[in-house]
Amino acid sequence: MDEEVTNLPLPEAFLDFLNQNGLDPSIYVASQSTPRYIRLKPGCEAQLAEIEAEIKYKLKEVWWLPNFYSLPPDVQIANTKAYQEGKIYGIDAASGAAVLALDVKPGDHVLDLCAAPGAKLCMILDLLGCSGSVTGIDVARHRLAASRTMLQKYALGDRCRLFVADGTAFSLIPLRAQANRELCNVEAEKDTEIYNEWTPRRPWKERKRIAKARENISPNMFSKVQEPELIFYGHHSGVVGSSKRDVYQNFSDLEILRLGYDKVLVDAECTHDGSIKHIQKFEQWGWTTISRRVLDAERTDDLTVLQLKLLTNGFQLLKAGGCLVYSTCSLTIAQNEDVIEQFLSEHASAEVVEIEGAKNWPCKEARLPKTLRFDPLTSSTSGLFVAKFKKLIS
Ligand SMILES: C[S@@+](CC[C@H](N)C(=O)[O-])C[C@H]1O[C@@H](n2cnc3c(N)ncnc32)[C@H](O)[C@@H]1O
Repeated sequence: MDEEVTNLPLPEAFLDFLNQNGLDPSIYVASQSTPRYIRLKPGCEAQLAEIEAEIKYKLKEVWWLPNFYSLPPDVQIANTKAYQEGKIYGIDAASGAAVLALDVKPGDHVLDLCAAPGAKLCMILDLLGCSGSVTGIDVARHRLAASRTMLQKYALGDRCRLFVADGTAFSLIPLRAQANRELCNVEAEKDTEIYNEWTPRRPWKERKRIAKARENISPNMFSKVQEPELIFYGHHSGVVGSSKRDVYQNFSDLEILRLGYDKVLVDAECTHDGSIKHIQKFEQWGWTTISRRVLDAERTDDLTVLQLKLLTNGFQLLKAGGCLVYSTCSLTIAQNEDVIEQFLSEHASAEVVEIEGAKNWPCKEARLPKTLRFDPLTSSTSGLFVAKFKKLIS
């Protein structure tokens, strides 16, 4: 290690991890000064000056990412009116790029397989317009509940449904027709098997069923959730007016090719080594826990198995001709290129495709052609790997 590297304020365990994974620690040199980013909700452009006056800082437009602005890492936004009213939300620019890579179009049915805490979910919903739907999945109930709060705060939940579920086994496809029809619910209200408007207060029968299902969930994130638990749905998500049988219906592989999701995001669980802000949190939690909870080789092996399973299942739920974006905030080859190579060797109908617009992004091509790597040094963003796949029509 050269002198510059040893002077980095990074814990020894993290430097060892980078070394073992062939990552150059110098990409983290600028991480302390990496700006933070906000996304301005479309339609709130006129309030930019007001927001700037509140935070006492002139926001810098991110030239390569619409509606994104950067600000110094120490400027606080949580107390601003704009934040509290849901006009701005914090999301890293590289995460914004991963969502843009999905190329969400009005009318798309989108699956976000690892959705919590929900920054990318919010942006997907923002881009969707007033047709189509978004299904958000996460295995961690408390994290997905936080996403639900976020959707409500930003008034973005109308076309969204959220399931606590294991993304490696989730098998429900979008409620295509239902999400696009105008609802007439008079008859439906009489029938207890039909979903009425979502309310946080669940009927007794349903609460009992949920509690029973929860008994089967172990706190281990790799475990299988028995039945996806619907914890939120918006008025136009397709759920209101549908029966439980409609929502939980399973389809054959052939039917999924026709009726599956148009777009899938697999923002997989990882070691978070690209997110130096996450790594630095261990300064408070204690550096000793970082080795066990993040950097342990055995855990990394488990994660790569999980990542491959998530990617495989996300791809399975895609309709023919649909696209999937795989991203991780790890920069290791094991959690990105190796997972992708393994996946491609098992799926002849998957093709890695060019990400439109990415030529203007401040990232580098990763080891596999057409895949991208944002690193803090060259991109001034948090670290992120992004790859896009198309499901070929067989
Ligand atoms: C990198 S975070 C996702 C961040 C999120 N996309 C966002 O933009 O806010 C990974 C998420 O995957 C979830 N996760 C881990 N194992 C999972 C599984 N088997 N199925 C679904 N989600 C899982 C974690 O609970 C975590 O919330």
